[in-house]
Amino acid sequence: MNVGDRHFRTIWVNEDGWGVDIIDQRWLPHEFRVETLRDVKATATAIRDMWVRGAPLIGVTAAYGMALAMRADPSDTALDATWERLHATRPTAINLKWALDGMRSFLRPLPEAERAAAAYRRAGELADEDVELNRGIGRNGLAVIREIAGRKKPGEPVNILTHCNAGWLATVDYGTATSPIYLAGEENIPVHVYVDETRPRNQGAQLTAWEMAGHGVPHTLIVDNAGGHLMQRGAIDMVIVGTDRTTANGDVCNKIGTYLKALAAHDNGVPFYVALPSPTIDWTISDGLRDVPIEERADEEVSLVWGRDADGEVRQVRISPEATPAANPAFDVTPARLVTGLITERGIAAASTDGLKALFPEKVAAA
Ligand SMILES: CSC[C@H]1O[C@H](OP(=O)(O)O)[C@H](O)[C@@H]1O
Repeated sequence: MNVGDRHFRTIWVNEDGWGVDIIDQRWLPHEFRVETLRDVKATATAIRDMWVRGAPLIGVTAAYGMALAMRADPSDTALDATWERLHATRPTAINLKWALDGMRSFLRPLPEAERAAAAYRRAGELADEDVELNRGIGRNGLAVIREIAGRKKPGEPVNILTHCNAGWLATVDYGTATSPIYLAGEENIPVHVYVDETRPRNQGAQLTAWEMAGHGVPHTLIVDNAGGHLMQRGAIDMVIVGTDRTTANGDVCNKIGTYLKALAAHDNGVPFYVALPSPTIDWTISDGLRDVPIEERADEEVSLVWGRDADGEVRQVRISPEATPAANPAFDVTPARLVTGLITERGIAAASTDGLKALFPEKVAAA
């Protein structure tokens, strides 16, 4: 999307033709930094330490990591070692395994001499496909926003709450949860977005707010715990979030805190939508609470917080006693019963096995 007057994707091949450039999201919104990944080690670090993050972007980054690996050593041994090394970086987003499996299956039959060029080509195709999937999600989600707008007074905005960052920064471009919001702006449908700060890493405050500001979308930053209060007072017309892994029956794993938003939405009759491209669906499981691995991240992410000080320095500060331990589950699971609809590139599915089967019969048959 646009950064100032320039269009950016979140990941692209460097002008040298082989390095992989990424936006290092750790420094946003204070600094816009581009880093070049030149080997698998750097790619693993970028994913694990969340220089890049968001399920679809993690998958595409891993695909380019495979290309970097094949450029250095196109052997089967390197292919398998790269799969293992990148797969171990983060356990929850299924897009990581989906991309690694796809790249390895694609590359394995090829002669070693052809693997590097083919890997870069395939990674580029996955990046382009992600953009198209997100545009499709945008068109299908726009119908929901348009319908709500039709019930409001002229000029009154559709008030949308979103959690974490499922924006263009979480994908190659356009985002998932934000794609309908951006399209609504292009259609001059008035929207206003309540942005959950999303502790502990504040992807909402640092990334979604930056995206909204950058695209002139009216928005208000709120603490995570304010969402239920706003829903009780009729201030929220719909919730739309992303997901890192959705099960074949519609259970939704997403950033920690999503489940609480879904409970509040259900209690207040607020529609709760999940925007997702089909690579984020894990067709092999049907019990999110039991089967989705929840990433436990470092407790420092809870005890320390990043920000810019009065001197303009970006630094971390401690917010809790040194002696206080912290727990940091990075995701939770929202049961399908709390989900109004799954907004995919093919349409809006009920959060159920039948709902997903109706849109993706071939995926269910293959599982
Ligand atoms: C479009 S997927 C975005 C999804 O990924 C985020 O997790 P993280 O920032 O830890 O990679 C969050 O769960 C978002 O909803």
